[in-house]
Amino acid sequence: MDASFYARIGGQPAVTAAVDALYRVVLADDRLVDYFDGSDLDHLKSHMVALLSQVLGGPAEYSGRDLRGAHFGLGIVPEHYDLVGAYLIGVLAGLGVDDEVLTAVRGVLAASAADVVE
Ligand code: HEM
Repeated sequence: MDASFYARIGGQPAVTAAVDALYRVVLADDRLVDYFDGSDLDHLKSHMVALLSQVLGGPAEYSGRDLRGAHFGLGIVPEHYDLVGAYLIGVLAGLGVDDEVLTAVRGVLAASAADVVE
């Protein structure tokens, strides 16, 4: 992905704000909240910030599990994957992220589905 995307959306503060907002909407959704039962949310959020930063062309500091390993056994269905993806796009759009970046993130979401959905 274009290395300038990370800077264009506002760097680390913007990514952290996006991940906070994403978890707020995801955990407020009855269809999704049960997946996170027993998860360490601070840990998850910090991994998500690192991963999203990397995906956007920022610092490559993600050291969590690969997506398949992190989601294996959770039984995530395609509808719920799409829902989380739509929330992510909505959150980024709400932060003023431009269309070119949103299109690139949609591309990453499409390419990652097979690793997360069962
Ligand atoms: C492309 C979309 C997604 C990305 C980039 C993503 C990213 C991540 C990351 C980075 C982790 C942490 C891995 C680690 O701790 O090593 C994680 C864990 C997790 N994700 Fe996702 N995720 C995505 C979609 C989803 C969806 C759709 C759901 C549920 C509806 C979900 C539920 C979870 C849960 C429950 C965990 C924690 C598992 C545990 O505690 O062991 N994720 N995800």
